Amino acid sequence: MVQLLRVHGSQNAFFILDQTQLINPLTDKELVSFTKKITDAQNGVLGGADGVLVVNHPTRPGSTAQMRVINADGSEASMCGNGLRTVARYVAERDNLTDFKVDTMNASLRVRQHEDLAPGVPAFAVEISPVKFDRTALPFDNLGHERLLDTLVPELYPSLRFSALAVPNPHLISFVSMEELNGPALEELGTRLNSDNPYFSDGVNVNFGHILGHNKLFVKTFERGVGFTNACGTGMSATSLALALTHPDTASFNKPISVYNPGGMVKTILHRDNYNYWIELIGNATFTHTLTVDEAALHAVNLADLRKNIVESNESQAYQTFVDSLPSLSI
Ligand SMILES: N[C@@H](CCC[C@H](N)C(=O)O)C(=O)O
Repeated sequence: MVQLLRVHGSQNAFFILDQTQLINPLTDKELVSFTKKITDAQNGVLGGADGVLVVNHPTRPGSTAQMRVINADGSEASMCGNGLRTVARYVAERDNLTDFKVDTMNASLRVRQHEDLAPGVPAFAVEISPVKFDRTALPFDNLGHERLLDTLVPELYPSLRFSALAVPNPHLISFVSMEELNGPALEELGTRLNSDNPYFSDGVNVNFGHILGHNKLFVKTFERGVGFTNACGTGMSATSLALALTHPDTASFNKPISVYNPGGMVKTILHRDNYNYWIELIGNATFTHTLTVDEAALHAVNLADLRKNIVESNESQAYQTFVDSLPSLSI
């Protein structure tokens, strides 16, 4: 029998599939079909999820595991910050480690156990890097700019200023008023730039940031391959760095930034080493359910079998208590 976990980081929900425990790991084609079915909000398992995090043997020397990120629509992303925290906890508990590296598509990233966010809310700190700004790294095209940093881009949306960062998955960021945060622009932009469009050929995660105070902001994200999520870890990290670069009076390097989101709150810490930026993302790594299933049911994507043996943890309640303790932001 094989165990799958349902997990979340700031209520950005995933299933973790550890392929190292399988006799025959799922092929890429099987992973796509498995992910689309299990994450489906109507017909999937446990109300679906935003994606599947696949744990494999490490691919680079010095790392303990590899994480692959399959979005709900079956596309593969180069990184997932909220997901990496949960994979870090999974591998830490599996291998009895507290500080190690996980291979992602473009980089081997340091992860480490952090003190709990609250009673019963385990937390991990993960490295978000490399950070790039150039047009080809995202990529974007036909906008008449090589970089976007608080730039007016009427082709995207009149009146909003945009920054574009790859961390290394692509993020478009705009700092907006409360009205704009809750208005139609985020969904309109996210939908348009993740459909066939002349600007972002690979799609892009779109983040609206609302500045709440010094080192304090709210971020809402429309994710590529998913749609609206409760939170996006790489999005909150990229938005924190964009804040410090474009509104330097409101954010500091090397000090925790509180990033509130519809699913809770995380901390980011911005670092600059020579000319390279990297970000530390600190937040919950919550395991809500364990699913035990026969390996054949994974290959067949037999959802009925996946629903048969599910054990719920008490971590959802502990996380809710943590969320209830956060200041009310009237957003
Ligand atoms: N939720 C993630 C990001 C997942 C990948 C994203 N949808 C993409 O396609 O780049 C996070 O927490 O960073």
